[in-house]
Amino acid sequence: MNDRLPHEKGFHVSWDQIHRDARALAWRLQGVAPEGGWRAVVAITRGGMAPAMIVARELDIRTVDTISVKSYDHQTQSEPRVIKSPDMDIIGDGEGVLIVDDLVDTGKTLEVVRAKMPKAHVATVYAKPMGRSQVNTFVTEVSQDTWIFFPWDMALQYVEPYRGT
Ligand SMILES: O=P(O)(O)OC[C@H]1O[C@H](OP(=O)(O)OP(=O)(O)O)[C@H](O)[C@@H]1O
Ligand SMILES: Nc1nc2[nH]cnc2c(=O)[nH]1
Ligand SMILES: [Mg+2]
Repeated sequence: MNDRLPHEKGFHVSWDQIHRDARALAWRLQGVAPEGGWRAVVAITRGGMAPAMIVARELDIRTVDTISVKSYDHQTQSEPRVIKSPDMDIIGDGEGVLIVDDLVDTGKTLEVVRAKMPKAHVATVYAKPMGRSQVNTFVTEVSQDTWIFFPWDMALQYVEPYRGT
C-alpha cells in the first residue's frame, strides 16, 4: 500500500479496541483527577471526539467542547492551524480541564493546543516517541514508523485464504 509510506508498519485498531483503550485512559485520568474531578473536556477534532466522548461518559463530565486543528492532508503534514477554538470563557487557562486526542505523533498539534490552554491536562490514547513529552497521560506507545489506522477510516473486507485451491 504505497499511500502508507514512509511508515513501515500499520497498527489497525477496531471499534472494540478503541473503546477498551479509551476506557483504560479514563481509568488513569480518574486516578490523577483534581479534587472535585475534571470540570471540562476539550476534544481535538476530529480524531479526539470518539475517545473524548468515552472519557466524558466514564468520568461523568458534562461540559464538552472542541478545538479544531488541521495539520494533515491524508498522511502529509503541514503547519498546524487552529480552525475553531473552544469557549475560552469556560475553559480559561485550562486548569481542571482535560484535552483529549486519539494520538500524538510529532506533537505539533498539541504544541498549538497547549499554548492556548497551558494549565490543561493532555491525554491521548496512543503516543509515538516524538510527541510523547507533549502528553501527560496516554495508554499505548507505538514506534515512530507505525501508522495507526482507526476504525472510522476502515471497512471490513474479504481476505484470501492462506492456501488457494
Ligand atoms: O502529533 P501530530 O504530528 O501533530 O499529529 C497528531 C494529530 O494528527 C491527527 O489528526 P489530523 O490532523 O489528521 O486530523 P483529524 O483528527 O481530523 O483526522 C491525529 O488525530 C492527531 O490529532
Ligand atoms: N490515523 C492516523 N493519523 C495520524 N496523524 C498523525 N499520525 C497518525 C497516525 O499514525 N494515524
Ligand atoms: Mg486529529
